[in-house]
Amino acid sequence: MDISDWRQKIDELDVEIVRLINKRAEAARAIGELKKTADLPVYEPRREQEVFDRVRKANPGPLADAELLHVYERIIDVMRTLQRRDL
Ligand SMILES: O=C(O)C(=O)C[C@]1(C(=O)O)C=C[C@@H](O)C=C1
Repeated sequence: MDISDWRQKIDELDVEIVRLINKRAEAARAIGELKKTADLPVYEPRREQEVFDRVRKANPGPLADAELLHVYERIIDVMRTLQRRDL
């Protein structure tokens, strides 16, 4: 494969990633609404640690665990912002 083939692959993967990240956001928003009803805090550090542990276990590489966790920290940060925005 040449560069343009790999770029096309990336373009296709990005469409999938965008779809999945938005599905994750829908779930986070639903949780946010339930938390609001139950008067629970948006930030749940123990749950976030579980997510990070599960992500680390699922990591097939080539990303290092620390690199993947960096991405996930950003994702969860955005999810928290979404939950607070919708409150
Ligand atoms: O599981 C929750 O309680 C969520 O709100 C979802 C989520 C996540 O995006 O994974 C977001 C914020 C919390 O701090 C923990 C986890």
